[in-house]
Amino acid sequence: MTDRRSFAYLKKVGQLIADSDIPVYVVANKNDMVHLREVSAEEGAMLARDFECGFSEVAAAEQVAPVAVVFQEICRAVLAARRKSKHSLLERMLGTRSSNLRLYVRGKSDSALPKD
Ligand SMILES: Nc1nc2c(ncn2[C@@H]2O[C@H](COP(=O)(O)OP(=O)(O)OP(=O)(O)O)[C@@H](O)[C@H]2O)c(=O)[nH]1
Repeated sequence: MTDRRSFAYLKKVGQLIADSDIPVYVVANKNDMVHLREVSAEEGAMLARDFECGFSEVAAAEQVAPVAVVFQEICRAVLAARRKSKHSLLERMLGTRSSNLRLYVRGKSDSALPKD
């Protein structure tokens, strides 16, 4: 948030990443240096909305807990992306949407059915 060039770079590179399956999370650092702010929180939040990802402002040099929360959120985003890519792999393999699948579960009564 103290460097507009970093923000412009993120806008450019982030769009390429956001168009892929790679999870994205926007984190603005140096939240404590209010007098050096070059990028507003609104601009950061708006960019995150464009990327459809999370956004946080932290002061890495000052507070540990908010940074830990950001790492947790990033882990969540990675796990969600993995789950999504597993689902789409299954869909590609079966040529159908997995939500439309009917699962066959073998029941007790099946053993009484004739073998042929
Ligand atoms: N006041 C303040 N200083 C910070 C914060 N985070 C990092 N710094 C300081 O910024 C300087 C650069 O930190 P680095 O960890 O080297 O980060 P970098 O990405 O290599 O450098 P930048 O180009 O500044 O982003 C160091 O002097 C850090 O102590 C913060 O949240 N608040």
